[in-house]
Amino acid sequence: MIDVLVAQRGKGTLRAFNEAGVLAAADVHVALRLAGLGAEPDEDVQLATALAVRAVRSGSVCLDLTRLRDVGADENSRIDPATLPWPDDDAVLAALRRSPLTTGSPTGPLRPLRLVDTDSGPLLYLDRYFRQEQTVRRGLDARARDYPDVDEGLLVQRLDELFRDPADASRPSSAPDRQRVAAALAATHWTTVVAGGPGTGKTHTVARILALLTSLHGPGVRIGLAAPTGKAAARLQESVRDQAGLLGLAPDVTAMTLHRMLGWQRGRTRFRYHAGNHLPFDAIVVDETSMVSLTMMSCLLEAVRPDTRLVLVGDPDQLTSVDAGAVLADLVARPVTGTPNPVFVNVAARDLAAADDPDEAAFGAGERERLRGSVVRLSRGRRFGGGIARLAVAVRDGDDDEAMRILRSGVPEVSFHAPGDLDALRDDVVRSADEVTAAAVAGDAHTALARFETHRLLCAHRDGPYGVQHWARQATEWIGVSSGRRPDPDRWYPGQPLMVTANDHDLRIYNGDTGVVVRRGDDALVAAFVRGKDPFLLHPSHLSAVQTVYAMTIHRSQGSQYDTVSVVLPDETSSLLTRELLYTAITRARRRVRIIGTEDAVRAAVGRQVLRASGLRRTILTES
Ligand SMILES: Nc1ncnc2c1ncn2[C@@H]1O[C@H](COP(=O)(O)OP(=O)(O)OP(=O)(O)O)[C@@H](O)[C@H]1O
Repeated sequence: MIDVLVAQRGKGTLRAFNEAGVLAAADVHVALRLAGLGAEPDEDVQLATALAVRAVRSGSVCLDLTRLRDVGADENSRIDPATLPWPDDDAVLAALRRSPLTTGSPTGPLRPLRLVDTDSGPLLYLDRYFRQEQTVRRGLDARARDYPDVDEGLLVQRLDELFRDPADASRPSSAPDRQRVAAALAATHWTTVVAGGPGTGKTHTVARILALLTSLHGPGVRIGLAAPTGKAAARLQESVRDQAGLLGLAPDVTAMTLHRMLGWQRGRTRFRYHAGNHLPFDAIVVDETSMVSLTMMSCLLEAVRPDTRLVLVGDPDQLTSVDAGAVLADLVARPVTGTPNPVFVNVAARDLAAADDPDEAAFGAGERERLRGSVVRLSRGRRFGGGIARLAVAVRDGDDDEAMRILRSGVPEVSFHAPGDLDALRDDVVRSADEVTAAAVAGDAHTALARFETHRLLCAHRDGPYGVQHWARQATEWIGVSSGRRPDPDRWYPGQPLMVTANDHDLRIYNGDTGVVVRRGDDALVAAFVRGKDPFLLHPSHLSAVQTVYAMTIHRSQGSQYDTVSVVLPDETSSLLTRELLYTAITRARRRVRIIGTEDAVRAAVGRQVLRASGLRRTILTES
């Protein structure tokens, strides 16, 4: 309830911003505490400090001092922030330049803020985040200074074997093949970023990268596979194992959460692996990197040996991590530092020179520049029907007219419904619940879990008329009316859809995992979760943190896909309604996406991009 609190000690400008809901009480408290410790009476500095704390709270790594007033109204704002008593930008900057909080306190070593001049203006950091960003920046730059030794002949041969023409497996795929380029980059550079939307073959490519590295360095090559969440790690492991036989990879290849790979230790603040104790791998692949925060990325880069290949995979257009940073998007957009390995230039020459193919676009000038920084984007969607892919691209590119045109075009994969037009949604909710329940009652966990993936109802908010709670109640009511049964909310029942809300490392059940309650042969109820080929079963009472999930937030759905996705959009004033949110929701759908909301809400979402300030995309000129 931080939002409604007003800091008792705040005065003047801070108090006005706090009362307006722009600053939370916690922002004010931190700013006043730092000002007290650093003997800084200047109100402008105190306001900038509080805004820097707020910036981190809302996902930025720093405060962009050229856009102070862009803090924007959010759910907590009670008045239009533009009407607040904003100080003059130049005065704030001048005060920060001479402040003991940025230059060092005369009363001690305290220097909690960093003022950094960049090619696009000054940024204000809380010291901790500046240090983390520097770790990432310097780590990446150092890793780009040289490259691994690779046998070019063997590399060409293996690339040809691994990337085959889908229509005629007896020959290599035609150029340009971006997946082959991604694998060539990963073999020839210490750090590679493989970006791509859903279904563009990221996991397919990862499996081939692992096979390639195994050929180049022998079967003893030590590979670490990780993802930021347990669910994503389980999915990665499953996909790679599916292809292991075909590609000659070890059948027991395992993936783990990044926390686990880094050696999270109960009760300790530090990971087991760090700059003084490097991770014992020759190659590390991280999937779903868009969900990795700046803090985790800096821990990872510190812990990676300089001669370990690091491959970062993910979709930079998706929602970013809950914590501060949008590292993957920053890495894709950051200025290129290193020089490419000449072996790569030779090996990829055919793909780089190729013209557009009916299936694959040629590399443009901007992309060639990115390749120099070992960043490649996979672009050919291999899973969606055309309508979903075109809608996702229109949203990603900020083209609201095109998004509306597709939504209203009547293509079978996409439909658009006014807020009260709920018949089709109700039918899908009731049908999928009936199918899940029938399988669960019959004790068929496999089918129950499969049917549970056929439809998902997604919301932006948790609370309120557009929130998960409201829509879960609505879904329960529809199911109750249709089936004539009203489940007792305090008892487990067959067909009950579950979502885990906290990690349990011992049970290997993770926050965000979804499952279904199923009746076993002896009539006992078990909770079933997807784990590889066979469902993982356990008594529901072993689950310490679990919810019934007839609707879920779009944030929670990240990393999963469903046959049909229904998205309830909030009204256009909701600050949660952003391009990244809508893109993430649409791309959760494998076959069909249904958007429920107004045209204004769609246009507002497409028009509002999450702006997470960070210095990674900029060149630093000076830092105080
Ligand atoms: N080059 C290819 N030839 C044939 N099939 C492919 C190729 N690349 C990918 N696929 C197939 O396309 C589908 C999507 O690929 P994959 O799962 O690797 O995509 P992804 O980008 O990892 O998706 P997600 O974002 O869901 O993780 C899979 O069924 C995969 O087998």
